[in-house]
Amino acid sequence: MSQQPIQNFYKDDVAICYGCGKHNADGLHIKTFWDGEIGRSTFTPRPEHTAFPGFVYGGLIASLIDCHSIGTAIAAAYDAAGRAPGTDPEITCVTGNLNVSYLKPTPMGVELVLEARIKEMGERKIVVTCSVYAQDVETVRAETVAVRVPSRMFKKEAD
Ligand SMILES: CCCCCCCCCCCCCC(=O)SCCNC(=O)CCNC(=O)[C@H](O)C(C)(C)COP(=O)(O)OP(=O)(O)OC[C@H]1O[C@@H](n2cnc3c(N)ncnc32)[C@H](O)[C@@H]1OP(=O)(O)O
Repeated sequence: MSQQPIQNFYKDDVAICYGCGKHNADGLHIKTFWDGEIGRSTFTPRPEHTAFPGFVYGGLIASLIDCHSIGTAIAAAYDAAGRAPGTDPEITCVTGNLNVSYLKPTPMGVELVLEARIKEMGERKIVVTCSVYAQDVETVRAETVAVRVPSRMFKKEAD
């Protein structure tokens, strides 16, 4: 298991994502730990993340899956290239597609565990599956298409 989340290696000037950017003070700070096979993340929803009494808002869960799956894709792509995360040339991905199945209501008040796996590793397209568990019960399952993009895509026109 990696000691540091992949998000720690995102360059400072792009690490402002609402879901996973370490420099977004109001963000969720999602962290992905990759062990070479599975990307793992945990998150405990706060009261403002409620959908209806006692259950987690599905949009929040989709956000967790989104950034965790992109983080897993990036970590796995560094692995596949035989390089340490954060080394140049930088590997960056965006979400092309996110497909979420809510299998059961997800309870508030417990830590959620996310496990993501690589289903397909292509030159540009990386398909990631992800399950969300609450107290060992799988409540949500998703598939994400991560698309590799040049890191300049993250720079503003004026930069
Ligand atoms: C250290 C690392 C630092 C990193 C910093 C990271 C910060 C992270 C921030 C975290 C961010 C968190 C996450 C966020 O919030 S990311 C923000 C939300 N996402 C976006 O805004 C993305 C907007 N879309 C685009 O920019 C383009 O449409 C993309 C780049 C996605 C594709 O562009 P383009 O159309 O030019 O690509 P292509 O035609 O060459 O196709 C390439 C391959 O991809 C496949 N495909 C394409 N689209 C889709 C689709 N919709 N479904 C399924 N598959 C799709 C396609 O079949 C082909 O596959 P194959 O034929 O090769 O098999």
